[in-house]
Amino acid sequence: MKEQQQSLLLSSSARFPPPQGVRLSYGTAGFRADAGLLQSTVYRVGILAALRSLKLDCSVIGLMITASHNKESDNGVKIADPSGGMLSQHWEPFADALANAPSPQHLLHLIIEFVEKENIPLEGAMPAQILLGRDTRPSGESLLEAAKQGISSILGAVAIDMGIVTTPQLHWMVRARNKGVKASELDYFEQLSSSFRCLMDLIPSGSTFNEVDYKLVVDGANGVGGEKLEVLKKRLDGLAIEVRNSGKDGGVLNEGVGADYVQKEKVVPRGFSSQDIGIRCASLDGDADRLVYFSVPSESSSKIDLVDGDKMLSLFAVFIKEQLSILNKEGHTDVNSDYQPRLGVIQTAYANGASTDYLRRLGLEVLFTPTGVKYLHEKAAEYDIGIYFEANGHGTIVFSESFLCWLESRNYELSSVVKGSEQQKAALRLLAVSKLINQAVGDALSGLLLVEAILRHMGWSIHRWTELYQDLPSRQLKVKVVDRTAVVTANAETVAVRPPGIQEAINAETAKYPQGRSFIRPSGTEDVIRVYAEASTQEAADSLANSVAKLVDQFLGFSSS
Ligand SMILES: CC(=O)N[C@H]1[C@@H](OP(=O)(O)O)O[C@H](CO)[C@@H](O)[C@@H]1O
Ligand SMILES: [Mg+2]
Repeated sequence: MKEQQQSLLLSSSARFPPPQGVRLSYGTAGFRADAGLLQSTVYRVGILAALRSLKLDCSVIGLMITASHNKESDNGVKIADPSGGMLSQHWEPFADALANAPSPQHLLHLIIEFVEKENIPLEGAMPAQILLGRDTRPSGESLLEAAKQGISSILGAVAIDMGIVTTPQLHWMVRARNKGVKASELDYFEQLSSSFRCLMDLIPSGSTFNEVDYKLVVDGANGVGGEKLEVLKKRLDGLAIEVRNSGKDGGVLNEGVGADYVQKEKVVPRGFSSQDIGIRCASLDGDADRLVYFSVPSESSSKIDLVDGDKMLSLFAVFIKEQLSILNKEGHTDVNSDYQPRLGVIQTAYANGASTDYLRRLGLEVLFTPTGVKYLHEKAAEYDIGIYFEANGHGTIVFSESFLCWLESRNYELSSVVKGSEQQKAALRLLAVSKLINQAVGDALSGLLLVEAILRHMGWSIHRWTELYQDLPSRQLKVKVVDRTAVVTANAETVAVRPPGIQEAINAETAKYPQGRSFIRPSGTEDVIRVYAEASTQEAADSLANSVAKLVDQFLGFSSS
């Protein structure tokens, strides 16, 4: 490494000393902590992003400053790879080491070592390029400055500030730039609104939709998503969206609002009440990468009917399966094809068992991965069409390039032989879905528009959608233990292989409950063991979860519970 580069790194990192006595970890979704602790971490992630760009032929890399659904005083930072997906897991240990290096000398040493090991061309002809984004947190501005300092401590690296954006917008922009297509925020809105319009124009003429069903009320979590939806909705025809909790009326980010709160507590967020009975409502999280729907069933309580990620996945799967079967219908035209696209549905162990049964009854291939979208996305990408969702509302649909090419040419063929036929419309709908849905990462805004278009297509109210299947009662608990790494899981986290004997004990408990299912795993974002239980009644699910939590205490010892 050149002398000049070394002294630049030493002098700039001296201005960002790491916090004392804190160990940071890249975790499931980047670094997260109280914002006051993060200056040095974000600075160092700036360096990491520049090195990642250099390693990947100076492709554009994303750096997003957000702590999603965490409280407002927290913040965080994560990297988007050139495809728009999460940072390669292979680099996570380096990210951890960088964040925790105790001094500028240690930091420099780590960088020199890593640059050599990974063969990163520091003195190439092209500069590293990093797109920066942040959510609405007040701490974002100064953390963004720290990221810029980190980036400019790698000679020649260029930072492009996209301002306040949702996490999925930044991922989308990174993906678009690397594909060489238009990539501004305006282009993002244009792509979403035009593909939404296209789907709406293709709605069968017989579809009926009730007067009340035209209205959608959205809880913006007092974050960036509400703000962006206010802009996007002006470009949409045929859909009345009212945004509440947009952050303008003094509400606090994620406080009693947002998708995480609604999904976990199953109660109405602030700003919603019994006046909203029967209306279709949706909730975004703090950085707008998660989405859940809900409705208020009665005046007497604040409880809601929740439509979670599993049910969104089911809606998307039903629609796509239907379009594929129209497209492949034989005998209607001369234009046929032997190509059978592979459709895969990916869930985690937290998916409600009723959703998995429902999807399998539809004849779909359902697969499981460990928790965390980095695993789900990777699996989904193995299919022509891969649909994935976590129960908490984070998910998307990914299409293979080869399938999209096939679809384009099939559409072209059909348009010359049977233009305007149902078959051709099915091809056009699938093409529109591939443009509407954010293929880089789960995106609440694009997911919301796809839900709206499909409900309209089916002529379904939120109640009809809720009734696709009945969720099995479930319960989630957290147990604090001395060492959560003592639990080791296998089979997509459904089996605990360590400590020895615990799985047998869980099995014996579970067998006592009709439709019982339970598993444990160490959280990747909190210092706890998570317990999940499902059974035929709420009382049974609660009781099974409590018994399993006790087993965790017995096997692992506890500091408190
Ligand atoms: C049960 C649950 O909801 N777990 C969440 C949570 O991970 P844990 O590893 O369970 O803490 O945060 C992840 C990142 O946001 C998210 O991907 C995941 O679904
Ligand atoms: Mg989020």
